Amino acid sequence: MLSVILSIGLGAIFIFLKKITAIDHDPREPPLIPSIIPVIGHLIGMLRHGTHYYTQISQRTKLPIYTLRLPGRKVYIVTSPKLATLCDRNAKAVSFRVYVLTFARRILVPSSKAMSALAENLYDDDGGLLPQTVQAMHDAMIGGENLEQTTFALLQSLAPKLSSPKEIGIGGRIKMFEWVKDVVTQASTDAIYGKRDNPFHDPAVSDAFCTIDVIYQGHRTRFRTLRPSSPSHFCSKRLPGREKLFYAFKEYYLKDGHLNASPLVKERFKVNSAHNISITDIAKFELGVCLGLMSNSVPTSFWCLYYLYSQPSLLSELRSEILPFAKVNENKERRISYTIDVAELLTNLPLLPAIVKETLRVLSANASGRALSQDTLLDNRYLLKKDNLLLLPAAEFHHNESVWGADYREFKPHRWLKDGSKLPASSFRIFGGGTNLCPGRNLAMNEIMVMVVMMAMRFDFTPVSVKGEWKRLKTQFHISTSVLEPVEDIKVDVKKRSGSGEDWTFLWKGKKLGYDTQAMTSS
Ligand code: HEM
Repeated sequence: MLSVILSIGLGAIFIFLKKITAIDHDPREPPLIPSIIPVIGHLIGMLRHGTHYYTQISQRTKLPIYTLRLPGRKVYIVTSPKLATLCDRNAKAVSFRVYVLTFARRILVPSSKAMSALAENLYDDDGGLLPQTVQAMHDAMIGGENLEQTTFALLQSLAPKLSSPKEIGIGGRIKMFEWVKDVVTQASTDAIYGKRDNPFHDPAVSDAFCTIDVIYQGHRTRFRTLRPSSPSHFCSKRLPGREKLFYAFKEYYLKDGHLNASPLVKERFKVNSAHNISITDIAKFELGVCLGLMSNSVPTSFWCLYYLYSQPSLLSELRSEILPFAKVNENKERRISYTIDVAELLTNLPLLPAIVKETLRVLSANASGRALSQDTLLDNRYLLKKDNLLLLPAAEFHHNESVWGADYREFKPHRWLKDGSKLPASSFRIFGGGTNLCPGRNLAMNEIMVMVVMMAMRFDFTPVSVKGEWKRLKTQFHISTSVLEPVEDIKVDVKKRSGSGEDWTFLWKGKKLGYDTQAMTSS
């Protein structure tokens, strides 16, 4: 009897909750997708499946835009490239900057003074802290002398780490993902923060950074309010990784580490100082840069190497396309060595960016976030209500059969080399879209492409397995990255190539990178 009453009671609550969730949904808003468990059903789905959750719904419904209800707000999910472009064009109403404020408040936890400064004059390029910071980042990273300087610093730091199997790992045996993570973290942070005072030289700081992703997990799902200056209950000082990182960056600024850093850090410091932001807050803002800097370059570099070495025909095609760019030298003992300017390859060898872009396309997992700062009618049709969120999951655009073809799931870099294949707008959004494009995209592309060249020309990778075969790796969604990560690491033996891969010297626009590899290998 009791169980009958209980089930009737639960059923009534269930129906009641379902009704309330549908009540405030305007018919002009994008269609509301029901969930089996009212109120929290979609939240559970998003936490369990990450951006794959949207793919499941999109494949089932085929809708260009739809609504998911989360506790306290709605999220509009855009799947059509046309609507994504319209969102980009409507940057004030469908706002990345308001979304960034929420991120800053929850994840960077600055003082209320710094938070108010961030929220002021959001779209006034001459006045506000946030627009000025964004402008400074673009000026420091997108091209010209500044990008040049940072790329060179990065490659200088990267090159010695890739110079011999001994440098690569004890006896040349490595856990591939762990190794890539370490190399990319050290090289990227040396380039951005300067070799002398880079806080990431302390392994405890690198470890602290890894623990921070847990905080990030909550950020994407717990948007309760978009008011930037209200205190956040979500972030507390009980998160030791973040506190450790903040402390390390405060020390860094107190000892003027930024004076030896990249233009990015120097320019951000100038803007923050002009707005009277304290060193404590500047140190906290640095977490945003670290997340951008490392969370995507690491998995992308890993997958590029994985795809290349597990596909011998692609590896040998790349090697034979690179070779004509190398200058061949022969010494008195008839030992052959090669010198190559990698900068030339980046612009003259389309297969190289194609490999990186295809990796990013196939494994994309980001959902660019926007906050609705006002009611907006998208495409004269869909009402998007103020204070809700909007997500643009990249996989929806990158796995669109009508753009990429029936084989869209497969890794096929040559698809990027087809003549006259101009992509429709918003078909490739791995670096975001519109005015919010990632400022680090050129640095990241340079880093990954050069790493691929340096490894491919000098080393062979053999997986440590019974038959030496590459196993298919399962992937997992990670909330802070735009690229899927492998579920498990893979052990490989790294050996110098025999024959044509003897000695290599790499240059960047005429300047030698890292150690003299010939001297190293003959010692
Ligand atoms: C493969 C590498 C990378 C990928 C896939 C990537 C992707 C993205 C995406 C999707 C966004 C959001 C744009 C939007 O929502 O429209 C973004 C923003 C950002 N990225 Fe990257 N990124 C990468 C590398 C980097 C690097 C190396 C840096 C170096 C500092 C960086 C710094 C940033 C920053 C600071 C923002 C926020 C920009 C703003 O507030 O306007 N990213 N990135």
